[in-house]
Amino acid sequence: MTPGARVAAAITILDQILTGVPAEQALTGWARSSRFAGSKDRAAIRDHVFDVLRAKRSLGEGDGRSLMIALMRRDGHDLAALFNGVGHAPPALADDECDAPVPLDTPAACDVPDWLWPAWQASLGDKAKAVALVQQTRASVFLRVNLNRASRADAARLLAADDIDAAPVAGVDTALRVRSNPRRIKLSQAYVDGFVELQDASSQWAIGRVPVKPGARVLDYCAGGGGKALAFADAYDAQIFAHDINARRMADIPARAARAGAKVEILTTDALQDADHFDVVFCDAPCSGSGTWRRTPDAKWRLTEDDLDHLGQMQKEALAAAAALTCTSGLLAYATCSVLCKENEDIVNAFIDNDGSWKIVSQEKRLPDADGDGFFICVLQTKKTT
Ligand SMILES: C[S@@+](CC[C@H](N)C(=O)[O-])C[C@H]1O[C@@H](n2cnc3c(N)ncnc32)[C@H](O)[C@@H]1O
Repeated sequence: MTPGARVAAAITILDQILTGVPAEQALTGWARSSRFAGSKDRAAIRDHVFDVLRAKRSLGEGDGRSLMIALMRRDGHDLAALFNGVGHAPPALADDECDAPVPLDTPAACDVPDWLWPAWQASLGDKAKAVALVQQTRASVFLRVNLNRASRADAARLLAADDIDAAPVAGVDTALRVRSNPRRIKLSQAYVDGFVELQDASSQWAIGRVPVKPGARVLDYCAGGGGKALAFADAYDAQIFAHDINARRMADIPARAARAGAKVEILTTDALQDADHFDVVFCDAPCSGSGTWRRTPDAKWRLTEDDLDHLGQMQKEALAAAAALTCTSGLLAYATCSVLCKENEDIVNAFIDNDGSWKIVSQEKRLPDADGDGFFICVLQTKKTT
């Protein structure tokens, strides 16, 4: 496909997304009905679509065509070469499409919804604008090296044999940043043999914030696909358990654990009721994902105030349930991939206010940057232990 034809395809897909079709669904649907497109075409079109979604507001919030014109203009492309009606390229620009963009107020320029801007500012203070601007950019792909299988340097060498360039991330001993060919990872020998797993560097960092003693019983509560459980299993000589209120979300854990050579015991809601208490409970609560909006930009635009309130309720319930599963001398970790205080500090403070037997051991927040997504983690323990 020509560059212009790729732009035309992105316009078609964006118009679908703007009617409410989820981005992944629109991309997959287009790929299925466009067998002529090769993998490089699909990747380039996907990049166009996601670049627009990250910056939909600052690009003018028009239809697919006006958004793509604004993106190509912002990124310094030759509009006449892309929009010329030749072959499958979109038609040439009309006179009114050649107008210079109008200056924007701060929330619009930062691609943050107006309703969210006050909470965004309150949460991030003088970093509010900078963090929002980071979310307009593409995030790197990160790998977690299974140090039981290989050193980080050996894993990087193995990836290089499959033409994947990956470099260490400073401050996170297990993390590699993929610098070339990220789409080949799942076919690479290093991945197939369980030397590496896809996981953001900030999630890996969070695992290191929770001290786990040898032999400890560790529960990944809110386990989803088990990314945290697997990271605990690789990092510590401990008994690892996984639970999610939605059992189907844990379906991939056995295969992932087998690939990593890790043991993770899955606990259904019934099994959890009969289980002994745990030395560590990691509550990776459902959240807005506001620290990961580079990867899921349409989630930013779909989020509503009601959603945030509803998530707050779920977060409170999940934290209280996780606390009830933690043994008296144990550690309770509350984590989200959100940067909003409402989902982090406010939830922890409400929990402590409600149950005076808990105290904070440590609390840290990573903001999204070149080294990973945004992430919040608070480790608590009962006062009874001191
Ligand atoms: C942020 S995701 C977990 C991501 C996962 N830990 C990972 O690393 O891929 C939150 C998960 O919490 C689950 N969940 C929500 N409320 C829950 C509750 N009260 N108890 C257990 N799981 C819950 C959801 O089904 C969802 O899979």
